[in-house]
Amino acid sequence: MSAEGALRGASIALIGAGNMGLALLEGWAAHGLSGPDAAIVEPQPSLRLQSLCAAHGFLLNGATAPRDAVLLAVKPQMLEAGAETAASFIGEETVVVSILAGKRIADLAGRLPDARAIVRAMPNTPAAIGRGVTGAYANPETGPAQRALADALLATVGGVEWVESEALIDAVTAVSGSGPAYVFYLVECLTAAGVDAGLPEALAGRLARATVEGAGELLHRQSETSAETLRQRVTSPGGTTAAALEVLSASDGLAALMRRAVAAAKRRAGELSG
Ligand SMILES: NC(=O)C1=CN([C@@H]2O[C@H](COP(=O)(O)OP(=O)(O)OC[C@H]3O[C@@H](n4cnc5c(N)ncnc54)[C@H](O)[C@@H]3O)[C@@H](O)[C@H]2O)C=CC1
Ligand SMILES: O=C(O)[C@@H]1CCC=N1
Repeated sequence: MSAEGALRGASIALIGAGNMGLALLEGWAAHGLSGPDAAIVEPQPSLRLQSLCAAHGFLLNGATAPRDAVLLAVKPQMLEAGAETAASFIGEETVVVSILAGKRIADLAGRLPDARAIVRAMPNTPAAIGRGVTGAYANPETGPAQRALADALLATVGGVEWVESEALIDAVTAVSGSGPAYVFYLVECLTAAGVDAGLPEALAGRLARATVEGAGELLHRQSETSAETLRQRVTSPGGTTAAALEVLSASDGLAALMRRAVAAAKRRAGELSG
């Protein structure tokens, strides 16, 4: 079923409409959710949120009644308060979808005694342009229709990868949840290296950014071609790229660094649980 089909007639509450909550709400609006079917609770509504709610007739900071789905998008440190806010929207048939980094199903269930079906999901910020990817796990209490609704909500902003073990979600968080930051940092580092190599800073910044944009688009449009093959096509034997890759692939190079970075993010997700 299309996202529009699954969302039609569904009632949703969104708890927390900051960066991620708003990106999701924009996805729902673009896929046909409208009117009081969406209730949003956000103590500090941005102008963008207010105008989106006005344009689509969403209820902002007004409603309380059980909903088909409740999406929790407060900071992990705000789970206690967010759960209190969410409670009035949760009935027996509600599926609760949490995108809180690190917070486990057991942490959520402990704060939401009425919740049965709980989905733990991890989207990423390209969701803001409909190009996100989300990893999701549903607890055994989640029925097929509830899972389909959760899938439809998440699919409005990009791809959804369901996993059958909750333990994988911390790793998903470390790879794709945090991953956009690694790519943006790559642009920053490439810019700084370009300056060291003699380029004016603004030019180095434009070159680095355009390179990552173009390489990302190439990955997207040539999805049947592996990243490894795309890399090999840039790399002439004995050429400049080979010289750089020799440094990047050294035993203390990018692969080792990325492993440590992802392990640190995964470890931090574990620390946020509770
Ligand atoms: N920013 C990111 O790249 C990603 C974030 N996440 C997760 O999404 C969640 C939200 O992150 P952001 O959107 O970046 O944070 P944010 O700070 O932009 O948004 C959180 C919102 O919750 C609101 N809020 C606080 N207490 C509330 C309450 N009791 N009831 C309702 N709303 C309340 C805040 O006013 C704020 O607007 C976090 O748990 C984070 O782990 C997940 C994937 C990616
Ligand atoms: O940094 C964080 O904790 C959140 C979760 C994934 C991306 N941002």
